[in-house]
Amino acid sequence: MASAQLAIFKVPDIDNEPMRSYGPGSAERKGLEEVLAQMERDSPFEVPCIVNGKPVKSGKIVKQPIPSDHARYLSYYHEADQKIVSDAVDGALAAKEEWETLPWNDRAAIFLKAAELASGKYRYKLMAATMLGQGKNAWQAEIDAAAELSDFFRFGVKFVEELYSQQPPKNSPGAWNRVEYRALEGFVLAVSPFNFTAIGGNLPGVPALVGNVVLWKPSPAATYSNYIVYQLLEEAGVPPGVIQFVPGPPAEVVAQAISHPLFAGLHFTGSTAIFKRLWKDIAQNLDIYRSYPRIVGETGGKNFHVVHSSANVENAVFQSIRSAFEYQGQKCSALSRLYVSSSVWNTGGFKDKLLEQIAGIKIGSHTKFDNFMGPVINKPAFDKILSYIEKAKAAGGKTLIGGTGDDSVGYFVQPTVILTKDPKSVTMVEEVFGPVLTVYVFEDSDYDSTLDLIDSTSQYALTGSIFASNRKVLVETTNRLRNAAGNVYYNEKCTGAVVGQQPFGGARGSGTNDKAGSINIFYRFVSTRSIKEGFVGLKEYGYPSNLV
Ligand SMILES: NC(=O)c1ccc[n+]([C@@H]2O[C@H](COP(=O)([O-])OP(=O)(O)OC[C@H]3O[C@@H](n4cnc5c(N)ncnc54)[C@H](O)[C@@H]3O)[C@@H](O)[C@H]2O)c1
Ligand SMILES: N[C@@H](CCC=O)C(=O)O
Repeated sequence: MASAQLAIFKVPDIDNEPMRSYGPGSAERKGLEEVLAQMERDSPFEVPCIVNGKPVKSGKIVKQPIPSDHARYLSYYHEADQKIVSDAVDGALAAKEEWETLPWNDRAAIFLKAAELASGKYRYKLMAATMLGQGKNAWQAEIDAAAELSDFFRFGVKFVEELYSQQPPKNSPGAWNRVEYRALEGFVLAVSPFNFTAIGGNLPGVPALVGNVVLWKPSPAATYSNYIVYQLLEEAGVPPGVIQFVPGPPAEVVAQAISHPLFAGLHFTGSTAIFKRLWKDIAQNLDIYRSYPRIVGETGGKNFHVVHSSANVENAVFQSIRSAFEYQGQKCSALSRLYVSSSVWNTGGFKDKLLEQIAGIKIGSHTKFDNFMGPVINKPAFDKILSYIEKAKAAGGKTLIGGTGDDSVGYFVQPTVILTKDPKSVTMVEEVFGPVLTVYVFEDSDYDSTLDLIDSTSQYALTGSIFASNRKVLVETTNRLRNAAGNVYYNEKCTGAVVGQQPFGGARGSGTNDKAGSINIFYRFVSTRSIKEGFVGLKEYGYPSNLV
């Protein structure tokens, strides 16, 4: 059926999803607890692949354990095999024309509805799946699976409206210039990480909003929450085939997808090592592609706080604890290297307050709301984090607090602070992705050279915070660290970017810095076409300069 759009519609005003508190006695705490309890009773859930809107079961089963209680599992999913991936690509390509040519307002309406479903009907279910499967507490699940996911969809619609309205500013007499923002020719592959349910939704959501069809390979450790995201997108009206949900053996599914001639783009979030490998593999395949694939990747971090002698100590301590230990340090933005001036650390009381506060942190499963920390995601992560603590100790680091873990029931690692005298020791340089904070104390008079250290210590450049009350220090530090972080904060922690408020992403080894949660990311998934229409016509081919 032909479609028509008989007006230029304006999308509704949007705002960030208001966060609920989950405080004692609140209706939202009660609502969430009920859904959590129900989900625990009903689990494990079977998760199929979804191809062309239909569930497909390969029979190759993989379990998704509950990290706080690894004897139990939340879901078991069917891994996509070669045929399923091949059918998913064919189905996506078949769905492409109708999706791309659907009037923009209808695509927008689908994603606005998806945001309402995420923040309403599915809110507690998404949160419960994120808490059980990915080990978040209620607040961390709220800011991710409820708020950020809805924000990505709502602001995404706003950004695309803005993008589509960008038109050439000039027309020569008797002509009209337009540009249209075509979807990429082929399909996009979205490969998402375990640590944010919202990122799971955003990686396929961004390309789909601008008319692309997408193969979405979720993280094995986030399968169930990501499956719920898929279901709500379907309920919102994303047509069959437009987003194909293909959990599976990561290397195989991805290798097959990027070997297809119509592979047109990668939307990846995850570790730097995997992203670099995929970039090289794509380069190897270059001759088989119809177009140059767009490669977008947001990856690891080694994020810093630098605390100047003029800083408010109490604020810097609390901000540091939140950013290093909330969600067990498993945010790409998490604080992991802390540079503190010696006057603040010693006489200023930073050290004592930090250790005293960390000693009071409660760790455990989602069942108790007073737990500030939960489990790390799985056994490899648990082992890797503890091995980093051992390496730091072997390199001369002193463990001030924590340093141990217990994986008898769940994968729990104590919040750990390591004091190092070597600013380039292993846990100052490499991404640990766990609750491990390494501290380097510098002489107040060495502030300037410490900035060189911060800038040159790791391959990453994702987030960083400057704590100072002196404006000149803030300005000079920002200038000196221009390329050391894609997101910089003054007197605020280096985690917690909000869609529509702080466009998020880093450069250097941290990614292509295409800024999730902003208009920038949408440019990467469109291929602009210029159209010029002449209204007058020519009466001869020569120019006046050809006349004699
Ligand atoms: N910069 C950001 O915005 C951002 C956001 C979230 C997470 N991260 C980063 O993500 C990492 C944590 O997430 P993770 O543990 O899920 O990352 P990961 O790299 O292990 O996995 C990311 C995705 O890649 C897939 N994958 C793994 N091995 C693969 C292979 N050989 N071939 C193809 N695909 C493969 C995984 O299944 C998953 O879907 C950290 O490094 C963190 O800093 C970055
Ligand atoms: N955008 C989130 C981090 C996402 C990565 O894990 C933050 O700013 O804390």
